[in-house]
Amino acid sequence: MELQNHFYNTTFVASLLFLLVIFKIVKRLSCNSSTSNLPPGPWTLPLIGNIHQIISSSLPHHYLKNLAEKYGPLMHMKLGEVSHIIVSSSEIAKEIMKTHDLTFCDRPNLLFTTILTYNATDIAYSPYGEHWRQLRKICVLELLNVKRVQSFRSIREEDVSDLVKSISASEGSIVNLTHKIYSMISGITAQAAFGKKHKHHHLFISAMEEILSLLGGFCIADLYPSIKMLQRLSRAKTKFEKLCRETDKILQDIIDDHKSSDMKTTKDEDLVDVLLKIQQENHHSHQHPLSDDNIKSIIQDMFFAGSDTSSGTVLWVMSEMVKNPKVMEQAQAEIRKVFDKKGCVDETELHQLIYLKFVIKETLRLHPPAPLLVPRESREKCQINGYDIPAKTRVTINAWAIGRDPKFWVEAESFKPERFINNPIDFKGTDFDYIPFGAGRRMCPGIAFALPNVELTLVQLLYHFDWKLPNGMNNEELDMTESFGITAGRKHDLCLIPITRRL
Ligand code: HEM
Repeated sequence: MELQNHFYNTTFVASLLFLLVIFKIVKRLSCNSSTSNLPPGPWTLPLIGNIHQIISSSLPHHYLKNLAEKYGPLMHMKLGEVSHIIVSSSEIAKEIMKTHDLTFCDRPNLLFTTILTYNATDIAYSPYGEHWRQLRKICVLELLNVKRVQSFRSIREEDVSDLVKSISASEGSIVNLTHKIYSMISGITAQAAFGKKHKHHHLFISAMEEILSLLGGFCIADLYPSIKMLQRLSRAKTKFEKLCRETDKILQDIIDDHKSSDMKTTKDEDLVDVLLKIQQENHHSHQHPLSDDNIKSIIQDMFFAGSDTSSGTVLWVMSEMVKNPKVMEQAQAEIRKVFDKKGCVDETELHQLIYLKFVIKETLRLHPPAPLLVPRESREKCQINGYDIPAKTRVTINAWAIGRDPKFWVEAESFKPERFINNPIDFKGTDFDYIPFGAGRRMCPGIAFALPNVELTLVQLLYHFDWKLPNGMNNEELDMTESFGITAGRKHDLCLIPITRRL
């Protein structure tokens, strides 16, 4: 009897909760539908909106590009209770990231990123405001400027040389470039951030990888923010929180080690040293204080924003060159001419590699590592192209579709680095037809940090080795499928056979 009562009670509470959820959703949906002048978009189902369509697409940027061909470059979709607009042309991207940049420079409050970023107090996910401005200033002026990046040159050169040695040791056999490149680039980032290899180096990097894979997943709680219960019920959240606690402990250890060691000379300062110095200065001058949690969140940003994107770029460049052997030959000829004369490979001559820069640009056009950029959110209501965009609308900019827009790009789907000859278009955020690093106030501040990693790695891979596919595969057979996640890397590892051409 007692058991039966318990069963009835549980069923009653569950039904009540269910009704409450339905009531809340219907209420929210009816409030939102008061805006009738929204941009066009696909039909929506009650309660779930367009979730079923997005979920069934394996690569959202592909699906959204196709949808935009039907509904236009400014499209409205409803995912759960949240309004989204999807931008797929350079004209509308310019409206969002230039004309109305201030309206659209917030980031949405998402469950996992909020946990990861110490309650959205990092650079990439903090809301627009004084805190973000201060961190962004530190990032641009102190951490990622050309001089600071230059100071990490010996780390890059050493790590890339080690990569060459380990590839040489596998001469003639299959090398998994995906593993090698990712671990090298996260290793470079770790050393720039923390200095010498920390005892928990590998643990930290593998926890970061796991966090990244969870971040790339679909989180239903983010689509019904008014139903807090969904956040509490998320099982992935518990796992995610545990991982974040682990990385927090490692990062705090690193900070404490730095605090207890003697102040370093400017020459071998790492990013944690720089941030601790700013923490002390701000403490004395009563400027915007920088807490240990702020420092940890900034360092994490460098990993999340920098490692997958840069290694993914190297891997796509290599893949495109394998598919287009003439391009690889031309890039190798340029690199070998410059460095044969010099006698060794280092960073000093990177500026001479004009063709290689075109190859990288063309790769970023076809394979922007963040194809939908990082989501934004409107801070107030606004009109774009004659349509009403309510406050708190999430904004997705399909940089991948914009880079393949046949209205701007001739033979848009073909890999043709030559298109950049005598073409001043650049990824610095002023040409909205080409925005792999975004644009406006929230544009990527890490270009100066990313490029030497990408360029030096490619130079070494192409100077020392020729490359062929395993198992007698033809070049055009290389699979170019993308993975679904926070970045669009290769779905399958890039495995190639190196043939040494220069020792
Ligand atoms: C090929 C390499 C990279 C690509 C393609 C890339 C791309 C992007 C994109 C598309 C955004 C969002 C921009 C927007 O919302 O308009 C972004 C933001 C950001 N990136 Fe990068 N990134 C790269 C490397 C890096 C590196 C190496 C770092 C740092 C070490 C970095 C740090 C950041 C940060 C901190 C943000 C957030 C900026 C903010 O919200 O204010 N990125 N990146």
